Amino acid sequence: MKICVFGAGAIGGYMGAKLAQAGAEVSLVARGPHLAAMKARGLRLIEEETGTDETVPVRVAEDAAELGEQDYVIVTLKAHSVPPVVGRMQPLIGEGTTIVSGVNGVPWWYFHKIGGPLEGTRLASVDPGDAQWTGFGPDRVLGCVVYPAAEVIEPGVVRHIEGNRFSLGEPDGSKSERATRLSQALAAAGLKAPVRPKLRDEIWVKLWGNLSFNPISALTHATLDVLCTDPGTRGVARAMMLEAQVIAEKLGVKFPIDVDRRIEGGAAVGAHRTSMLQDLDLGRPMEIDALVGSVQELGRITGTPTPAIDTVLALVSLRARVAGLY
Ligand SMILES: NC(=O)C1=CN([C@@H]2O[C@H](COP(=O)(O)OP(=O)(O)OC[C@H]3O[C@@H](n4cnc5c(N)ncnc54)[C@H](OP(=O)(O)O)[C@@H]3O)[C@@H](O)[C@H]2O)C=CC1
Ligand SMILES: CC(C)(CO)C(=O)C(=O)O
Repeated sequence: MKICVFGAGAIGGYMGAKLAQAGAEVSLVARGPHLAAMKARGLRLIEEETGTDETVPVRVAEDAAELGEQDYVIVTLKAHSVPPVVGRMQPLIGEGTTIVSGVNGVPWWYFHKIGGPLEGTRLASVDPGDAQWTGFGPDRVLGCVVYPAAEVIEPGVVRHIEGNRFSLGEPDGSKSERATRLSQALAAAGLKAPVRPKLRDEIWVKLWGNLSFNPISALTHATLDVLCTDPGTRGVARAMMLEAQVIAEKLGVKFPIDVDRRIEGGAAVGAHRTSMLQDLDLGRPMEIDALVGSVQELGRITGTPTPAIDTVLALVSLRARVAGLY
């Protein structure tokens, strides 16, 4: 079974290293100094939870054409990096290839096989010009919610902080053979990869946090524990999450917890600088469209007012534009 991880940075590097350690036939697509370091020395994975530090030989490439057709292509790019590289990914894709979308935010395939009047709706915020819808085709897609926290601390070195769950789910909720096979391969690599019948419910619980905590942290430079307990920012996060809840429930989502519990979960993470704040600090493009703009777009599609989301989106977009990152 051939697996390619496309965009093997923090999350893809972690997943790729675990698969390689378990003997899977895995290759990684990366670029720049990180690619060069992995080529020269292998991928060093430091796992904080277990205290392990191992350098894993990995097959890496910049050009997908070197790797050929795959059974699974696991996309672990930042959301905005995917549409421009759909063309370059084509050599990896054959008739039986499954594309696993391991990207935060509302996925571009959200309305595929959802049923009802919105079936097949495309999302311009995450898939401008329908690049993924037409270039991959939604039938190839297996959804994935990424829970681990990891970072590239220097080229060729991934630090895994915590978590090992990659929930998988078919857009139609079925327990397909392709989902089961990948789940087994990830489990053999020591990762948790349950196949979920209602992945969209999980997407929204994760998104609740990313939608609100990430832009608020980028605007205030506060860590999660602070922004989730400060009465003012907690109120802003709560308002955004309640708007998102109305949208999601109109789309058939059932939340297993309420917003206050989700915010308490964020606070419990501690003095974490969200990925959007890290991107701003490091001068990297920010995932604003996938995490915030996409929910605003869903608000428009479902006829739901989103005043709090609109306000924070306007502020964080301008903050990012002023920094040249959006
Ligand atoms: N890191 C985390 O803890 C978590 C991340 N996520 C989500 O997972 C996804 C991936 O995030 P993360 O791993 O942090 O991101 P990273 O930026 O660490 O990884 C993406 C990698 O893809 C590379 N890349 C970008 N474009 C190309 C290209 N055209 N060809 C080859 N390589 C390319 C990047 O290189 P370069 O650096 O040069 O741009 C980078 O190494 C995001 O959606 C994120 O929100 C979800 C949960 C936690
Ligand atoms: C904020 C957090 C921890 C979850 O909402 C996250 O996923 C991020 O930093 O991007």
